Amino acid sequence: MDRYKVIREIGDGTCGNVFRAFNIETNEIVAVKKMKRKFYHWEECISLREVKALQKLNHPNIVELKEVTMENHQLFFIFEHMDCNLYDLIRDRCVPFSEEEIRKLMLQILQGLVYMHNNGYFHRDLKPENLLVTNGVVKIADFGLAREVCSSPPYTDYVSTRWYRAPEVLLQASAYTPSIDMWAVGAILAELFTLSPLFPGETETDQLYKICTVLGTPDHSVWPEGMNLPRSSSFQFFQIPPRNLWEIIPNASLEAIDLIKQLCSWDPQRRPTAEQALHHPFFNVGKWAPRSLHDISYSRTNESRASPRLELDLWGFGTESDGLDLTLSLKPSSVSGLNKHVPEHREEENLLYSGFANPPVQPGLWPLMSSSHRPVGDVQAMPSWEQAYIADSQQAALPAGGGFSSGSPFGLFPLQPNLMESRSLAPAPIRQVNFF
Ligand SMILES: Nc1ncnc2c1ncn2[C@@H]1O[C@H](COP(=O)(O)OP(=O)(O)OP(=O)(O)O)[C@@H](O)[C@H]1O
Repeated sequence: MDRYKVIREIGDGTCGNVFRAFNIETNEIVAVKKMKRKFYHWEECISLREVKALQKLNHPNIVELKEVTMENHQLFFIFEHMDCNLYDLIRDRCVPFSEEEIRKLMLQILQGLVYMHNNGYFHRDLKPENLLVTNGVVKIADFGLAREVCSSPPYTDYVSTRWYRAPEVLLQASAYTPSIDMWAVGAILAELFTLSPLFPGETETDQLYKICTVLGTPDHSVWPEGMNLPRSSSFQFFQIPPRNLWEIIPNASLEAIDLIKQLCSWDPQRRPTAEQALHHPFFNVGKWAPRSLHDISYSRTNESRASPRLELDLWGFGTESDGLDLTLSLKPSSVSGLNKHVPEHREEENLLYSGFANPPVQPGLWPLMSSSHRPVGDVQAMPSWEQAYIADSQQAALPAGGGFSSGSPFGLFPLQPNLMESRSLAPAPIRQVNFF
């Protein structure tokens, strides 16, 4: 360790103290994590999860472990140095991040996760403190709790910081999957918009209560397996209806709200994978380009695609050309009130189809509201993304299951059961009952 000159302490975690240090041989600034516990054998060190995971993972969005050394029973990890973490950024922020800034951050987090999950690891402790940032580049750090996907349950050891802990972990599932990371990503995404945690539970019980106050109390229809988890029967839950996420995250677009909703699904099986999340329309806002019916038809017949392309599914109004060779185009975040006044919008924002001149009234195209067009008064209920885009009369042309490949997290589940139906902002009634 003589090669390193400590500049100052930059982090004090559960497992180690982290220092900013200078490598006098290479003139490089590094981060040195000095583990708090003592080690007596080298085998102990190299079998640590953090070491095992990081020596296999090499990705631009995963912090680089440069070296591991032991001296006087002290173990040191030498990492590439990062300027700050996402928690620092959120804390120091006076004005909210723009959605474009959030999109860039999320894109990188998800890319790191795709790589990690595809390489057989899940993180299990994702939180803003463990997402390091330098000049807008985000890297996932702290693999102290990382687990191999193929390792055998039961997983009974401590997992994740409470606020970002998935409900199946809180309810003591003995086996869980990389979807616990996706829950955390959803909570972090919401926090980037509001600059405060979405589920700030003070105890484990309070954590579940806080989740219920946002998502509503789950039942068999929402999460069948959840009803049988060990802790479910002993918990007293409040029967709480779901809240409208728009009320909680007023500065988020509809796309962002939908992604948060999907990621923070009670049922882990309904959460998108990191790869699927990257295909969510949230990441296409501002990158929209028209597609021809031919493109859409082609992609629909390509059954072998690995992950669902929501973009195509949403815009796929049918597999047949209408004979007019029109291009279907929709810029989701910019469309509002299309069922009433289509011509008011710029051409690129309009949805073109053979009934364009006389948009259908009922059944017809449901309005998709942008964040600047909150639902008021006369808008119709919009139960899902799928229905937001697809007129009833056109749904018949879609494959069974509403036109989405089975297993797709998008379109199969309601966007917000009460998103447009609930027009009153009055607090929901709360009543204590035995739940599960
Ligand atoms: N490579 C790095 N560059 C800059 N800062 C870092 C780096 N690694 C860690 N830190 C800082 O140190 C803090 C603690 O690091 P880390 O999470 O690895 O420790 P830990 O003991 O495992 O923490 P935890 O309590 O989360 O388990 C981080 O939140 C971050 O602020």
